[in-house]
Amino acid sequence: MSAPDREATHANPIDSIEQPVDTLIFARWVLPVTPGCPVLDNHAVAVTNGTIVAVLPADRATNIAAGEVLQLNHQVLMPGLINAHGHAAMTLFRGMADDYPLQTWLNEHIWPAEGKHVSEDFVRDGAGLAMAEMIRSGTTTFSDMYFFPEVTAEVARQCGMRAQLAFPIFDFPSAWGSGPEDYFRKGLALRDEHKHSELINIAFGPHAPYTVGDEALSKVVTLAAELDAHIHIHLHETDHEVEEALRQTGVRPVQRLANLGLLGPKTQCVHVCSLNDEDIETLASHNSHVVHCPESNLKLASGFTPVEKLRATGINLALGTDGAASNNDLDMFGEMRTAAILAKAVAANAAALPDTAALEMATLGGARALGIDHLVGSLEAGKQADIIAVDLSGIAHQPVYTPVSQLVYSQVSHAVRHSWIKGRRVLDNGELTSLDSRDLIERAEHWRSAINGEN
Ligand SMILES: CSC[C@H]1O[C@@H](n2cnc3c(O)ncnc32)[C@H](O)[C@@H]1O
Ligand SMILES: [Zn+2]
Repeated sequence: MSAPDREATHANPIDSIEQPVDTLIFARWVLPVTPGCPVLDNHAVAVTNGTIVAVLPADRATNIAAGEVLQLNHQVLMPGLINAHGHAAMTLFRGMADDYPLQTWLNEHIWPAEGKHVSEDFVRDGAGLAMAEMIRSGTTTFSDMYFFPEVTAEVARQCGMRAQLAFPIFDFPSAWGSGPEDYFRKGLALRDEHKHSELINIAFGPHAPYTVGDEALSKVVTLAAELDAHIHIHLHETDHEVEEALRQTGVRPVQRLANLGLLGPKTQCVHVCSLNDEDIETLASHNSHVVHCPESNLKLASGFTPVEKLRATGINLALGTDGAASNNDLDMFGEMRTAAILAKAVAANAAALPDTAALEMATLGGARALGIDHLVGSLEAGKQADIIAVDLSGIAHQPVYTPVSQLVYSQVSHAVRHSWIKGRRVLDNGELTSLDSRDLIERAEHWRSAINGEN
């Protein structure tokens, strides 16, 4: 963003709000993540019934009657972050199998461990731990693909997080089901159960082109079109994946998915590290979304998503952490930083992914990918109140030329103080309000010792 773009502007000025609002938050800066990425100095956000009713200069908000007023003098208010790809319950495998490449990590470590340990209880405890970590570090919405999604949905409902849960589909059995037919039956029942849910959306989660055959993928295409549902898939994660597909079928996975009709504006393609120009053109022409997971890709030595080239096509980019077993954290501020600095190195261009663009990927880009940008992803009157407050008064954040730079480049996840999801406070001055950290930590230790064969 150029210097003039960073100057304060005034979003939707409102002269008076007649009705009392539920919550009125004054902040040193408001970052609405609207076009041009303005930084609003000394502004306020008014919230009623879980909805933002105004974003306005502080001096015009002082007469508004409110049930609760917060003065956040050194803080920046911004949209809650959207973690567009992960496997929440895999927190319980964090640090269990480090320093392996993807295929070894999955085939020799993770899949055997999942076969032995994944159960409803495992998913309940691991997903709870993940949600605690995500809320504390500023995430308000997450997209998940894991076994027992009905359990993850229940934990998300209890703690008030917004989520897209992509129910898993493989050609082979798992702890959650006996095969594709069983996965579709359970996943569709779950979708039905949540069809009126305000915060939870159920999507199709075919794991990857190398684990799901054409028959099940075609069924995903048919059902997703009928239900107007989203599709979430790992795709072109490594060169090996593409080379193997070429060796076995002569077709690149992106092209195979296009041929099957699986690529479209409701398809979220996760990773896409190994792409040629034709693949990029195919993704762009189908208006599919890319979910970039730079830290997992770096740690598993999977490859480098060509972010600059993808941006040049106008394709929508979202950001995800992937699971804690391959990242090893669920910190979306850290992910923004890695995405921004990695894109520069990959493209040999320091402007390949500027701070404002990384911020947009982690907010509005994620909302677009999940099809919820009419609800969240920016702070605007009429959108739901998914808001976080980050304290920039710490020594490592001085001086603040622009809060966007601090948020993206200076590691602020520990400085997230408050978080609201649809107006409900889920983080209050750094304390979780809907999850019990101590209990989650004890449960994680129980699982570590069970997985290590100690009890
Ligand atoms: C269908 S449940 C999710 C399934 O995916 C596995 N997984 C985790 N991370 C990755 C990754 O980076 N690429 C491919 N598969 C991954 C996870 O262990 C579950 O088995
Ligand atoms: Zn993944």
